[in-house]
Amino acid sequence: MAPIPTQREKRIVGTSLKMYFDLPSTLRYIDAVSQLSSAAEQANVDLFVIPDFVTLLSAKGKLQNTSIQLGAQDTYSEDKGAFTGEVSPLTLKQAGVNIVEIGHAERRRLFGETDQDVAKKAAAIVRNGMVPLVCIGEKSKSNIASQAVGLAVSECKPQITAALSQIPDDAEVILAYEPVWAIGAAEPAGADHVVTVTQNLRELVSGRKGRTRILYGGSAGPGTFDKLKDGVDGLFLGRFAHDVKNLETVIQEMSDGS
Ligand SMILES: O=C(CO)COP(=O)(O)O
Repeated sequence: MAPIPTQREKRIVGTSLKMYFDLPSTLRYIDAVSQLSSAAEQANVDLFVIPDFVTLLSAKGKLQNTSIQLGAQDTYSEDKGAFTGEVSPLTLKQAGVNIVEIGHAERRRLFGETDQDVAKKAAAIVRNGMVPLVCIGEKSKSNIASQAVGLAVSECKPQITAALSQIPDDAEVILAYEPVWAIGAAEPAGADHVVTVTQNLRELVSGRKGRTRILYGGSAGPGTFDKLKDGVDGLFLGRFAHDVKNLETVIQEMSDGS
């Protein structure tokens, strides 16, 4: 008997600006992204954008009448208190943020963010009614092709388990699989690798009650999604979304019809 096809999740694409743009450029970028709202709706794709903290409030204003979701690049794990320099998840929620990115490879490498920090932040995000976007990925590319998938999955597994351990089973989560070696590269990781790893990761979370979408990130851009669609629900873009036309192309490539 033919297997019953499982209904797939609504696709989702977004971009983090990291710290690439200054204030005026970020505001111009958000204006341009706001014009893509109806394209995303027509394609039946969720669209999100993650600027820096300083621009969140202005960005919210610009996205007000659109279906585009606003994200933050990080959060602290406590809502209030003597935590100089940190940004509260409660304040993010009040500013109109829907999605909060945590555990990005750059935060882990440059700022020492650990799986335990990520877990506490995930709990804080859910507690404040937002969706954690948990970045996971293996640090280095294995030279032995036959071992690459196994090593990637075993490195990602504790990252996922830690983040999920502190949130209710029915909480929505987005996982962004970003092999660290593919971030800032010329090209994304190979499709076979990404599809096999993400299929394995999906099995790991298949028992969850909460919606759990899996994205790929790492030098993704136009042309990437089609190769990965058997493994992922969408893409998390970096540099190759700086030209908004590329983001528009990716949305079209992810359209339900394609
Ligand atoms: O880190 C990324 C998204 O979070 C990917 O960045 P790049 O696409 O610029 O490699």
